[in-house]
Amino acid sequence: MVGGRRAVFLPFSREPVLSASTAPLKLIAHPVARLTGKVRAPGDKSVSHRALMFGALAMGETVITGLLQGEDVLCTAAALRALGADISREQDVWRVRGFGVGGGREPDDVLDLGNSGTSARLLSGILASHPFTSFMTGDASLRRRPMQRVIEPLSRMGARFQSREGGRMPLAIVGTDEMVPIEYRLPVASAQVKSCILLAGLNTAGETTVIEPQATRDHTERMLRHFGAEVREAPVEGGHGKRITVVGWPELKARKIAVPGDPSSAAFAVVAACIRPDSDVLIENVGINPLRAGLYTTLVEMGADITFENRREVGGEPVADLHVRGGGLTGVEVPADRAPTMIDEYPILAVAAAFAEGTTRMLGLAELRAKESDRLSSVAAGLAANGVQHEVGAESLTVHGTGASPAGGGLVKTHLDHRIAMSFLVLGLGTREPVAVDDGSPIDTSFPGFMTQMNGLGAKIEAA
Ligand SMILES: O=C(O)C1=C[C@@H](OP(=O)(O)O)[C@@H](O)[C@H](O)C1
Ligand SMILES: C=C(OP(=O)(O)O)C(=O)O
Repeated sequence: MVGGRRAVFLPFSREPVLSASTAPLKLIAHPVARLTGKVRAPGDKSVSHRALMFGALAMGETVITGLLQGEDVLCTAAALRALGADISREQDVWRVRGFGVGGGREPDDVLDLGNSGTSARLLSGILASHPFTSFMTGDASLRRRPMQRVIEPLSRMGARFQSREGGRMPLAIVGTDEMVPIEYRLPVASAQVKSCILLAGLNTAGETTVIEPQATRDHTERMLRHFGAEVREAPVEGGHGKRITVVGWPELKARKIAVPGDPSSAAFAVVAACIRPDSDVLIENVGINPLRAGLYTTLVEMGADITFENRREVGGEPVADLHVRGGGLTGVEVPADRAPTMIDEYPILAVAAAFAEGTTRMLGLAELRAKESDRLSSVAAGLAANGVQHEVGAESLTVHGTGASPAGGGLVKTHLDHRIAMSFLVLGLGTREPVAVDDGSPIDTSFPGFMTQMNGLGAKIEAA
């Protein structure tokens, strides 16, 4: 934990979940000459949520190592316990005794999913396909995020919902175990919506199909197969997308899962090393699933010195150790069709672009407005506060780098958004003046230990 937040026990939980209601934690990053050393990427957040969920939907004991112990994942664990899963932890080993597909029980209280969109969207697919009513809420950020994108397909399958205006949480889900299978074309590229429908399809007779016009992260499909479900995939004609079909009522069998390191979290140390000349950093165990690795492709195009060492597989996902040496970056154009493969990495890419020589143009960014904050606005405000020239459009961001260190000296508003906090702290490692963020406490949602890890590499980030 970064500090400053109070551990509370939710009524249905045996895990402490950190309260989002305590005082903000102001942090400041000071410029440093270089970063050096070796670190290990924390467990992948997307894979961690899914490992717990599939463990809960399987019969027998699933054993998970490398699980991310971030607040978001702890919210998923607490919700699954409320549904009847037996989840325990001994040091790095988590054990899940599942209730089986369709075997969850009615939660006796509201499920509080904190800051976590992935928990809310994926769990709604599980809850909607059970014959009881459940209630979900979250923090001020999550209560602003769009849920209509899951309400719509799940309603077509037979569930009913009550929400606040515009499909916002809190949400009441009136589920059914008589869901009808659908074929659904995603209106936005979203792995969360895809996964929600596939999870609902598990407790649905027949075949449920999702068509995604642009391929998004495929951790759900990989894990469905790993647990023994039948999943078919075919390319969508003429596009970059896929047609994914899951066959309902499989008997999922408990498995062992090793969670690979998170490329979205590793991104902060990677970019920090790239923007400080003479840096030499090794980040071990980074997931490089091609549907997650768009940032790394982009950084290499910008001239970053990154080598992918010791390529291997961990938990059915490709992994490598990333060796990064600092050096000059050049501006590039990042095409819109790359966005799904690096959707969470635009804030940190904007930081890299601020140190590059020339202009970096990022396209196809509409979905950034639906994250923990409106990330296009948050990034633009942070760049403005630190003297970085840029232009923001409805779906695009252009950053003008000069190759020299930006001024810095700004105070950045994080709006309960962990990635905004971490990205601008990285900016402050290379600016002329320190950079502060008004609230670093959301960092614990995805990367507890961020500050310790970065400072271990030579960064200077502290409470302000
Ligand atoms: O499926 C997932 O685990 C995620 C999918 C993405 O969201 P969308 O599906 O809304 O793009 C991503 O931004 C989020 O951090 C995790
Ligand atoms: C968008 C994110 O997560 P979620 O949607 O799970 O809140 C993220 O981690 O950047």
